Amino acid sequence: MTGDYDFSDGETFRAALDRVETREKGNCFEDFAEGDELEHEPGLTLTRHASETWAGQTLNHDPAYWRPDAARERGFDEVPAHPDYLTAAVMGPTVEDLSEKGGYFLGRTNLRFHEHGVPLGTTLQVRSTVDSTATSSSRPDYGIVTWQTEGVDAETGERLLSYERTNMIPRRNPPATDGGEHESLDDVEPDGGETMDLGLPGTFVEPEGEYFEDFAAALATTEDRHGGDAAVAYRHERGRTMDAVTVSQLPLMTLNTAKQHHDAAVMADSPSGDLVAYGDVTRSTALGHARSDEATWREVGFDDERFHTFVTPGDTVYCFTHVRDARDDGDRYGTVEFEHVAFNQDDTPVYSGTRTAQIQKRSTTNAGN
Ligand SMILES: C/C(=C\C(=O)O)C(=O)SCCNC(=O)CCNC(=O)[C@H](O)C(C)(C)COP(=O)(O)OP(=O)(O)OC[C@H]1O[C@@H](n2cnc3c(N)ncnc32)[C@H](O)[C@@H]1OP(=O)(O)O
Repeated sequence: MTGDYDFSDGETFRAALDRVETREKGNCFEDFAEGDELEHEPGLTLTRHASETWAGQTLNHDPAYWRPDAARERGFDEVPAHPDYLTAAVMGPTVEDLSEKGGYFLGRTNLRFHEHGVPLGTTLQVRSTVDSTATSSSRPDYGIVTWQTEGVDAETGERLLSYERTNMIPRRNPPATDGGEHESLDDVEPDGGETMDLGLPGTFVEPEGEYFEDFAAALATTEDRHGGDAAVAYRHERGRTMDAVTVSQLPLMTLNTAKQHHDAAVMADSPSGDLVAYGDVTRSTALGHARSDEATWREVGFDDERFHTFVTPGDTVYCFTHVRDARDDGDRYGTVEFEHVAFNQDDTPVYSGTRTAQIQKRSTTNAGN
């Protein structure tokens, strides 16, 4: 006879819950082998609502991503998806296969936009190849996996975005502990950040404006007036406190099912003790602050992105920018290489990465006339 149970009785229910298996989601470290290819089935269709919500909530208030006239002025035929939303939309559908099991997004590099201005309404196909797997020497309960991921236009097959990403992934069968320093992420306090004042230059210079010429002039000053003992670096004023929208809604809108961002009960029993902001939200928020102080033309790519410590709800994300190079290589724009550091209200770095972007020239914009 079946069905003669009262699961609505609390005691009966908890006893049953103790004995049933959990139908698990996601893959463990052992499920990945170098060379494996994965097609991330759900794909995703870029929507105006999600793009505008992402850009609005991360303070990426660039009208080229919602106003047709501003988009045309930027050289786009129609309003495109915001590049940070596109990045997250190529990452979100991978999460169920690659990182839903837990562990942390350690970093990403070689992120390139192959097409500028991907139209809203485009359906993405997303696939990944396992690049490498390694056990973690500091945390035997975890492995470290690196994947190459690309998002293509499902209709045309055109490659839109690609990157290399590294996560810490739980092992199904961790070896018996060797008494090493860390047994699991659960035993580890988040890193409190690093001292950043060693070997600093004598002078910090900031650009006088937001155009390419301002960045190039500031870099020239470091040589001309300061004999090389200077750097172009500054902080941006704006901050954004992480709330339910940024922590949970934005990742879920891109199909990112990592429990870190929406399962508060599981996360209460983890090193962060709380939900953790999705790395792409933290980084996009910092970039929004940086872009508010520059006349961005287009994004080219990102390298050496690292997520140093957790961002939890209530934390505020700020941004610091170091300008490394400026090349005069376009009529309407020049290419600038930035290093951005996102930091929290305690001045602790939470993200760092280099970014290559085209910045408009004052001489070719109405604003400069
Ligand atoms: C889930 C998700 C998205 C998704 O679904 O995907 C997210 O958005 S989640 C939010 C964003 N994320 C975070 O919130 C993480 C914040 N961060 C930390 O909380 C700390 O960073 C740490 C606790 C994880 C580690 O702390 P830490 O122990 O001080 O760090 P490290 O010692 O530097 O690294 C340990 C080992 O990872 C190796 N390692 C590091 N970086 C790289 C890299 N780039 N490539 C290859 N290997 C790397 C390192 O080589 C060492 O290897 P070994 O274990 O073998 O020594």
